[in-house]
Amino acid sequence: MTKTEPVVLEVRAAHKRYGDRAALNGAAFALHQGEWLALLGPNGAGKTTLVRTIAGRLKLDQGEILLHGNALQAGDQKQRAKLGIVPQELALYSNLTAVENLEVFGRFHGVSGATLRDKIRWALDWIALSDRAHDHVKGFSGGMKRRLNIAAAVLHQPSVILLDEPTVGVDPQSRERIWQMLNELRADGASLMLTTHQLDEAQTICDRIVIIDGGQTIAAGTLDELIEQTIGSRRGVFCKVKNAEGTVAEEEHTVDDLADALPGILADLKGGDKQLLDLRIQTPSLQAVFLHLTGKDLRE
Ligand SMILES: Nc1ncnc2c1ncn2[C@@H]1O[C@H](COP(=O)(O)OP(=O)(O)OP(=O)(O)O)[C@@H](O)[C@H]1O
Repeated sequence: MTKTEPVVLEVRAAHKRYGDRAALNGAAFALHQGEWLALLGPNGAGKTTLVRTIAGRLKLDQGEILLHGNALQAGDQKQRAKLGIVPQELALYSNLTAVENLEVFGRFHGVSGATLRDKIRWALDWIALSDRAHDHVKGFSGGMKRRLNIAAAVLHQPSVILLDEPTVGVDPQSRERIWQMLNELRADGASLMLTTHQLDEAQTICDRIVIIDGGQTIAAGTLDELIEQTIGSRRGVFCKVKNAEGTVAEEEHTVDDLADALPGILADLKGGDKQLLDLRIQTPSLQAVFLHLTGKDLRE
């Protein structure tokens, strides 16, 4: 789960145009064995285009995609069987039941017979839908469909899994269940890359983060590395104070070096007529890093 593990999926200098619009303009990243990588970017950054080119649904104009060190060619289904791709839009047959959907997707990925039956049983349990196995998908909630969609993509036990916004539009309970499900795949050794607009989730769940903007990779690293590269040692210090008249206020200080600045802030307070009620130091978030790099907030 570290950068010392072998690279399982690598995209090099990816270029893709739609007419005269460049969707990918040199984007690159490497996913390591057992790693969870979050691909972040503002709307239109090229995330979905990147996932689609890896899935073989779009062809790159220039650049390379390497899976376990081998160049991934368009139409190479044998190689692509090592990939499990969960698209952003639901890809399910609504007039079929959960089991029938899993049968269709399992067979598509080359799973059949007793193995398929076993995998379907496992999948229904994994997505907590065993009791709805023979119900038509059209009657499922958004969260149930999303879980089934994920199961359909990983039934063939791919070693590398790509998920395009796996939790978009689902309720908090289903979202929690989806993260639990993905954690089980991680425990089994799968490597995962996901696109998300949930910065808090990317920050807590993923090992590393790749930020793309305008079709280019503009930063990559752990949260600590990204903070170091952008915000550095700058911190916000918030002092809740009560002044001589008894009113309470919060004073904000932006400091370049905590150790240097903090004693001065405290000394000023002690020397003045204000009483310090509370002190809070803002830990830099991925949100702050993202804003620093792209100038944009991340929205669904
Ligand atoms: N089929 C298409 N035809 C023309 N332009 C497209 C097409 N699909 C995407 N684009 C353009 O390519 C760029 C990248 O789009 P893409 O969907 O890859 O971005 P994204 O990062 O996934 O965005 P979002 O966060 O909104 O899902 C955008 O400018 C988009 O308008």
